[in-house]
Amino acid sequence: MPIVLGPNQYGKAEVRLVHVDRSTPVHRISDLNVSTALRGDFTAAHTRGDNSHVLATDTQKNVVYAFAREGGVGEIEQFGTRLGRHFTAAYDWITGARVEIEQFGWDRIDVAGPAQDHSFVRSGQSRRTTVVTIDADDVHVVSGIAGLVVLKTTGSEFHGFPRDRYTTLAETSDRILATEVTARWRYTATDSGITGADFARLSAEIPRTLVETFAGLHSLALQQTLYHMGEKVLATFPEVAEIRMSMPNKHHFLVDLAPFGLDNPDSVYLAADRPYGRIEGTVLRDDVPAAPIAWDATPGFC
Ligand SMILES: O=c1[nH]c(=O)c2[nH]c(=O)[nH]c2[nH]1
Repeated sequence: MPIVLGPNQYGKAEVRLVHVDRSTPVHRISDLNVSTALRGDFTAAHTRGDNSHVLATDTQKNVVYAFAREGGVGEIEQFGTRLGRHFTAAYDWITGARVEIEQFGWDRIDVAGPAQDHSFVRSGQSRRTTVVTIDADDVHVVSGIAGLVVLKTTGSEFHGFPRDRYTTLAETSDRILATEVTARWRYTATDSGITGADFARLSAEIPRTLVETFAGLHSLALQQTLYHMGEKVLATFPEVAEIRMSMPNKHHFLVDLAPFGLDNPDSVYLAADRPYGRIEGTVLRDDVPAAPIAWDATPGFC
């Protein structure tokens, strides 16, 4: 029968892990959502129900918790690499692993006394992410940010687009521009060079660069804003090989107040939640080899 098993992977999705480092009176927490997936020779399990190669997803979940206990968590890129390397070293038929981690941030509560050492408030809406892909001896790290909501009240235009019989949108030379940035960037030298301290620094500096570019660029389209945000990241951080972004255009429509005898000089808006434009793109160095496997099973980007 000319039917065969194609690409496949399996693992435990969304293992919620909170690790508390109590090694000093100033406690530190890591709040993670970890998803593991294994790749390799699992044909017999799919075709015959032979589970002799199947490292149970329950076991994968236990490894996540045990590794947090044994080595701590540290930077999510390093934790993901430790987990992925463990799985691929465990059995010779496991040749690849994908470990996806999202991290929820907590800020210390700024209160007098010792309570600040162990009291936290969830920080913002955005989440730090990473996807570590192990493929035999290769390690790829794609880190990112999700839920980064930004808005500017001026400095955004949109005009010059083709008009046909279906076009109703008015041209504008001043509008609100708002989006929720999901960005993922692939690090170049993943196994060599980039330290935990680098990952920590870059995880803060790259989002800062993204939002500063959003703010600073006088935008003629969200597409232009996306490209320049990516270009600035690549120009600033040699550690980054490519960056992919997905940015919904969170439309703000002026409300017609004429029925109430009121004008509306760009002051009262309806924040629509759908439909929304969705602008997606990749900005990359044309002298760095592509690594399509680093993006396998990471949806939402073109
Ligand atoms: O920045 C924009 N890009 C578009 O492609 C688009 N299309 C649209 O209706 N409004 C906008 N705005």
